[in-house]
Amino acid sequence: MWTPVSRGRWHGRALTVWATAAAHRGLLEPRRTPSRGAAAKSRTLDRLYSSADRKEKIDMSRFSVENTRNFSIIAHVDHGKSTLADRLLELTGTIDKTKNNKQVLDKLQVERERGITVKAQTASLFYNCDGKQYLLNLIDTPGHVDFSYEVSRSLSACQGVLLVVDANEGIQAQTVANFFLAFEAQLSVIPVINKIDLKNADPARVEKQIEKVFDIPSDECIKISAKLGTNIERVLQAVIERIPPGVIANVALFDGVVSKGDKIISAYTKKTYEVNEVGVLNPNEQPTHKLYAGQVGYLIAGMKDVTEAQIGDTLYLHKQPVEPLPGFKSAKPMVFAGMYPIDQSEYNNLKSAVEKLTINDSSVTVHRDSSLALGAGWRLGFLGLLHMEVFNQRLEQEYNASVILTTPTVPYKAVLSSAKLIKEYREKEITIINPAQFPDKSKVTEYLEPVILGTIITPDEYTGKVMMLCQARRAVQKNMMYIDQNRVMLKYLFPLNEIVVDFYDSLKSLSSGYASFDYEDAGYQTAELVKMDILLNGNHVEELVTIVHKDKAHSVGKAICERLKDSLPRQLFEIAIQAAIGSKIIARETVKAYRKNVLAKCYGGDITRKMKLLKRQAEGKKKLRKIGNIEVPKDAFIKVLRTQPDK
Ligand SMILES: Nc1nc2c(ncn2[C@@H]2O[C@H](COP(=O)(O)OP(=O)(O)OP(=O)(O)O)[C@@H](O)[C@H]2O)c(=O)[nH]1
Repeated sequence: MWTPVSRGRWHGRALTVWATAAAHRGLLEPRRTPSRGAAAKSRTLDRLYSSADRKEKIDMSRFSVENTRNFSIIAHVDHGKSTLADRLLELTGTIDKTKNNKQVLDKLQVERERGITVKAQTASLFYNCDGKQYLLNLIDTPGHVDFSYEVSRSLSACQGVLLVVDANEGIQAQTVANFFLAFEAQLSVIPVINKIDLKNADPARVEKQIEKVFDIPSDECIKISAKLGTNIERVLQAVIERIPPGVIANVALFDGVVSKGDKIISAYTKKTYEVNEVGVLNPNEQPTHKLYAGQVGYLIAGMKDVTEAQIGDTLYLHKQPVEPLPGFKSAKPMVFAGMYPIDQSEYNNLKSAVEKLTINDSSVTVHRDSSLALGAGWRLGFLGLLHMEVFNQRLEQEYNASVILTTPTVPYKAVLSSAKLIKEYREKEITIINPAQFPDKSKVTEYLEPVILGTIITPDEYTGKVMMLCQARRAVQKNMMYIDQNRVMLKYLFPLNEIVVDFYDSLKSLSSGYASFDYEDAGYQTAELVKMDILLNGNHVEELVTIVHKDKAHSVGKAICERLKDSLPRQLFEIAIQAAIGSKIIARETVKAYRKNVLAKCYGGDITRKMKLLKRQAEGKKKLRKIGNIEVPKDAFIKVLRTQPDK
């Protein structure tokens, strides 16, 4: 049995994946009558078809491993990678050169509207260089941190990346995060400085930043304008010259032997493949007859789709099944939120929409959940806030579903001390994705909260304000460095909970939009967490239970009480809204009684009638109090619980 390795990533296992997937989508299908405008394309494609089969298929066997390059484009949001992809597609004749080629690879409606890439797309380009035909598999990636899982997945199919940096904005936080993903995956990095046509472009400054932060000599930078098409040819040449060819599927052999022609099965997908090549890295790929137990090498097999290439998967010989090796990691949700239909009669429609969408986006985790106020729904796990918003928007746009989304929470952990609970959960350390399941302090040794390592790049005049914001969010500074004369890069360890709601907006507003932020998972740390209850006239409100850090309990409690006060309608009696930790009240607001003027119609001095009316009103109040039932409209819950993705 073998497991893909290399720092947890399985390189390039997907050469055939990308090429085949693209061909199926029709990207590579030859036209029966090529348009005149597509002369370059048809010339390129014509050479690729075997003469017997020229109208039907592209003869992929013409592309040896040496003539194949698999690469991705990575960049900070809006630095122009989709525009560069358009130009590469045009230059290689993959698409016609028209004014309408804008982000051809961004296919989802949400991507076009927000101008961002969410799902990685792919295209195979055919390019003639020095008389040789090359197959260049371009894998477009999302830029935003929430989709870094998708970025890693794309990178695992590549041997190199184009790192696009805006010539005006320079290196931003996502540039740094994406560079290190590529660097860790041991990919060749080609820096591309884009938008040199802009009036304020300063490519020389950006070159220096790249040299300082990434240690890449400035003469390796290619300066382009993706918009105007300047120097695009140089980019393709660099792809051929600087990115190593072919597929490297790094594997570690735990047991047995593997050789070319063997049939293997993936423990994760249960699919069968034939091994096309095995070898060792010396340091380039050196084919061998076999690989034996204890050895590390590479393996090429015909995977058809990227979802088949899972990091940490176990492969075994056909007809010789084994238990999968431990250590398989799938996408890890960082943010959880409750999702409910606005109207319960919509539950089934929403259920089918959520199911369909999660097939397309397998990184969302789904658990059934229900709430007294909001009915049946789900607790969903997302990779980050933007991921959550995009999921919500896709539900609305692609499935016409409107939902209530509750305030996001993060996955806390508790190390249990209570033997009874350990028996119940069958483990000592439990993950809490729903605040209602938070175990009492007397039953745990410690609580843990997820932390992230945040990178902030800001013009130096905002450094003081940014540092204050970070401190207020319980962050611990890890590093600070000037990346050029007036830009500072700060590294902070943040509790994830402190950035999930409005950190990014606060950072943007205090830096007039100039600071950029990105983060990576940094595990868990011990935290003094408490469970905060919200009470309405002494009654617990199950929906509003919150897990909060001890130091933040007062401010969070106060904020929830204030929001409730604003959204609860006045009733015939006073309502005490309280935030409590155990039996200790930490915040309170009061909704005054709505005093019906029952005497308004009593003219004159009929005191007995006055008394009768006042008594009836008091009884009315008593009745509501007695049943202890404050009528809280659903809207009030929604206002308190919901985040505003559509702010
Ligand atoms: N002036 C100028 N503008 C450019 C250039 N390249 C891209 N742009 C513009 O920059 C904006 C962002 O470009 P995109 O290609 O969508 O950026 P992206 O990096 O793919 O964005 P995400 O998918 O959101 O990560 C668009 O308005 C482009 O027209 C360039 O070379 N010069």
